[in-house]
Amino acid sequence: MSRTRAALLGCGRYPYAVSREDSSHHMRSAKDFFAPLAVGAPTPVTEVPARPSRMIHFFDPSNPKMAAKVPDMVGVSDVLLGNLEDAVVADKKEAAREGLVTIAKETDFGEHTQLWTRINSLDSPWVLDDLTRLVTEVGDTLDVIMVPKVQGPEDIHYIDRILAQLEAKGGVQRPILVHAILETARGMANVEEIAGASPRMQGISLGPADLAADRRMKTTRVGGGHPGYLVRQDPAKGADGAPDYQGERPVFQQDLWHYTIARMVDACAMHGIFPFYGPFGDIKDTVACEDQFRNAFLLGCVGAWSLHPVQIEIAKKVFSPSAEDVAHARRVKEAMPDGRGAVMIDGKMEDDASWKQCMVVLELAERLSANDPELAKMYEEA
Ligand SMILES: CC(=O)SCCNC(=O)CCNC(=O)[C@H](O)C(C)(C)COP(=O)(O)OP(=O)(O)OC[C@H]1O[C@@H](n2cnc3c(N)ncnc32)[C@H](O)[C@@H]1OP(=O)(O)O
Ligand SMILES: O=CC(=O)O
Ligand SMILES: [Mg+2]
Repeated sequence: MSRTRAALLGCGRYPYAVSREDSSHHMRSAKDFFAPLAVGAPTPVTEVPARPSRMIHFFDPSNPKMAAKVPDMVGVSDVLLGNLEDAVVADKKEAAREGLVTIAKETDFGEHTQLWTRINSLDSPWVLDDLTRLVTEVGDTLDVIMVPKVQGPEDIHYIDRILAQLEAKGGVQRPILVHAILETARGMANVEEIAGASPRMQGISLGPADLAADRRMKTTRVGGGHPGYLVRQDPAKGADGAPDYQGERPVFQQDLWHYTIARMVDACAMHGIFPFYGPFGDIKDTVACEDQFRNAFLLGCVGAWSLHPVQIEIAKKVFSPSAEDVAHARRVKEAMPDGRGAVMIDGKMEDDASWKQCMVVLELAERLSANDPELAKMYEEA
């Protein structure tokens, strides 16, 4: 039950709702924002490192077959995420946590692959042990902790403080970053404040499955579109000039997630953190998965989740700029080296603003190809 619903009913684990106004009382002053929250904790970052994160590949550390595949996925996936939350059943929670500790200790993740985890939700009986065990045992190996079902900035403040305490206890040298999943209506309403709640905030993912349930959408899927969510072309005129309601009328399926992703992207961009599309559950529908990922990429997302090895390649393809776009961006840069003025290229006007878009594409291409010789070659030949 969401905090708001619990508050309305006057029952449940949450005896009161924390309003936006209440949450502002917890804000630190600008001067304190980048100070550690516990004595001995590492200093927070002032800028989120822009590491390639085109796919966040989920594995269940309690599943021996999946766990065994992790070492071979280093260098293949930008991010490997040991999932402890949904999809791991209650009696496997401890095995998953311990499995992840072992994997973190025994695997060399190299320079290019990050290790993340998704902890259990803040109202679960497992989360405190997830944090305590992981941060004190393998805190220096963990790059990012993904927090599910974030409702508001107060959830991030809670995690922020406890991470600082545990980092200090475990002697962790660099701050562990935090990634929120946007999967409740209340979290959605608070997305801007969540994005700016802590210097640890690395990014936000759309969680379409839980969000759909929490919003009481009438879908039964994990992400992606729905054939019922459509617009229909107006009827053509019949012989008598009146609309022919019986005639053929093409329909166009719409993107259920457009508003949510666009708002999440703005919140993230505003706070200098990274937006991600989340899961696409129809593993066999690689075509629609690619479409959904590309919509997110075009709107500003830097990556998506991969639930099955087949989705890693899709994300790599989609979230790396195309050779064509890189070639075009280079032409614009050559024509306007300092990004000022207006020129015509292939019949189209380019100016300061399209130059800036081209810089986004070129910077991303450069960053990605620094880790990926194949991509570097593709861009070189573009
Ligand atoms: C809404 C949300 O919260 S989404 C996030 C939570 N959900 C998840 O994390 C799900 C993660 N993925 C999975 O559990 C699985 O991929 C499933 C259940 C979707 C499909 O699993 P399977 O039916 O076993 O898939 P499939 O038979 O195609 O697997 C082929 C091989 O890839 C392996 N594999 C499947 N998924 C993964 C994965 N995520 N990571 C590593 N290996 C995997 C399988 O173990 C199998 O190995 P094998 O060839 O040695 O037998
Ligand atoms: O956790 C992800 C979701 O879609 O729910
Ligand atoms: Mg979820």
